[in-house]
Amino acid sequence: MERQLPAGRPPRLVSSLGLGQRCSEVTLDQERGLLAWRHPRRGGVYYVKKARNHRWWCRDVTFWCVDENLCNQWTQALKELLEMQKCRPKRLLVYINPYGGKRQGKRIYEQKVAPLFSLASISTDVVITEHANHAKDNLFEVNINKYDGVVCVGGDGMFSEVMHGLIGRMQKDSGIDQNNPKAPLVQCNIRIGIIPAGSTDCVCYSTVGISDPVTSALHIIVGDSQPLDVSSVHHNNTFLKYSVSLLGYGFYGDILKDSEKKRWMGPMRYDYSGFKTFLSHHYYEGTISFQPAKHTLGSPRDKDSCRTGCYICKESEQQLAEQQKKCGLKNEEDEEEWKVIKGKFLAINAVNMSCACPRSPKGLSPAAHLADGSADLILVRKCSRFDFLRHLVRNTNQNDQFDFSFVDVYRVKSFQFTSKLSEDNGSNVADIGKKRFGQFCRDHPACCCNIADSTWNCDGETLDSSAIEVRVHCQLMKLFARGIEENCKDEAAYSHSSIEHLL
Ligand SMILES: Nc1ncnc2c1ncn2[C@@H]1O[C@H](COP(=O)(O)OP(=O)(O)OP(=O)(O)O)[C@@H](O)[C@H]1O
Ligand SMILES: CCCCCCCCCCCCC/C=C/[C@@H](O)[C@H](CO)NC(=O)CCCCC
Ligand SMILES: [Ca+2]
Repeated sequence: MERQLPAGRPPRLVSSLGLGQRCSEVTLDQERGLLAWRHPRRGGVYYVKKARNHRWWCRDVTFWCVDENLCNQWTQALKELLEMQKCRPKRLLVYINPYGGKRQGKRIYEQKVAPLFSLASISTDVVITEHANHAKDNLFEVNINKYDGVVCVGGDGMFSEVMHGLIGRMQKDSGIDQNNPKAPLVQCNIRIGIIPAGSTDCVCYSTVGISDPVTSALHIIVGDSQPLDVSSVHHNNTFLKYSVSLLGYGFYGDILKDSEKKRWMGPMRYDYSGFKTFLSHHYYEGTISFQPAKHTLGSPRDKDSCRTGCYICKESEQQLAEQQKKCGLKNEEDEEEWKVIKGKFLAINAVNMSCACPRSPKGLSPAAHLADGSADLILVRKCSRFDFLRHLVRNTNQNDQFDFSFVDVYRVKSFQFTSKLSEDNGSNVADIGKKRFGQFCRDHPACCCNIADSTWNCDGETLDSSAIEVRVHCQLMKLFARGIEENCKDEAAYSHSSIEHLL
């Protein structure tokens, strides 16, 4: 695309919007931009073009000008403008999992992402991981202050590794004991960027609205920032893991456990194991206790979902700031009520975010918030296969997945779970097994119940204990993202306001 530069001096750089007014074709956003002039009298800018479904493209526009001096002034003006954008990263540490998803991580980074980082003058140190936990361990050793952010190329598992490395490092440097479930964790201010190259890419999809490497790279370049809630998971005063997306027991735990043996199938393993697990129709007995999240304004049954600039998350941010000011005062949450539910469950899902992904475009809990300091606890009680299927299908379409008598959903700030089996522990497990197996088989000829515990699926990784204690930490970390933007419904608006952000 070619355009003529507007005549006259470029405006002073006090307001980038002034520049936009003079050149009606380009609206410069105060926060954004990169520039590459290619000829003394021809200059070009790269910019973000927003397309449908939250996809961003990188496009360029070339300007020409008869006066070389004027062209230089514009060049200088734009360069200075870009220098002023302090939220943009200049130096990034990149971890690539070459084996995630369809094993395309390295190619995706080299072909789609690295050229954009280079256009935006971002320098990178790239580590191609050689084994699981490579990125996590490395983050405890590197000089992290050198970087403005960490990028992971891979799926939710790879993101989880990087998150554990960064949060763990932060706590270690601040002398916080992660094994103490009540320890006030230190916020991690170094942002993480996710270039999706995994099997589910739920964290990327739920925070950007699409799983697309170019879109994510552009969100990193323009320096977006999205705070994120993180849950800590403990067993007997021992730290197990952090979770940002799904903590699932029963259905999603069983899918994960089965699918780990089928990693060679790639992303298809979840369809195979999903179908198998659905047919097995196992339910699990246990007790779940939780503290309702009274501090947040929303409810899991809200019709509106968390969007860019969400006021519910902003409110939680303010509350957090006030709480941090009062630090040292006694934590009131221990005195708040606990609700206890005993039952037989097909699935127990605790989600810190909607968990939207290509398989479930609105997610397991469409109204969950990214940064409100709460998780949605979804309890799917024992029901028929047909009813469970109806519930599952609603996770993939527009209908309400909570509108069933056997599904309950609560917004919580902490919860605990113990399975019937671990409650019974202390007496001989083999005896319990025999006793319960006999009882189950008489009760249920189809034998859908399971004498063994299920496994917790924690953001795509299995946990070793079924008895866990979970606490949501409001906005513990930040991503290079901005949450999901409201979709522009007006067709014309797509073409008009398209030149929005300069690279
Ligand atoms: N070089 C490596 N070799 C083997 N495993 C690795 C390597 N690098 C990272 N990993 C591990 O691979 C696991 C899975 O990776 P990743 O999340 O990228 O892909 P995925 O499981 O296919 O996608 P998703 O998590 O979205 O379902 C991660 O938990 C990570 O610890
Ligand atoms: C009868 C067929 C069953 C149909 C089920 C349809 C509903 C799909 C909902 C998908 C929800 C994904 C939640 C995200 C979980 C991630 O933290 C985790 C790591 O990537 N992925 C999985 O555990 C992978 C989970 C994959 C589940 C299929
Ligand atoms: Ca939340």
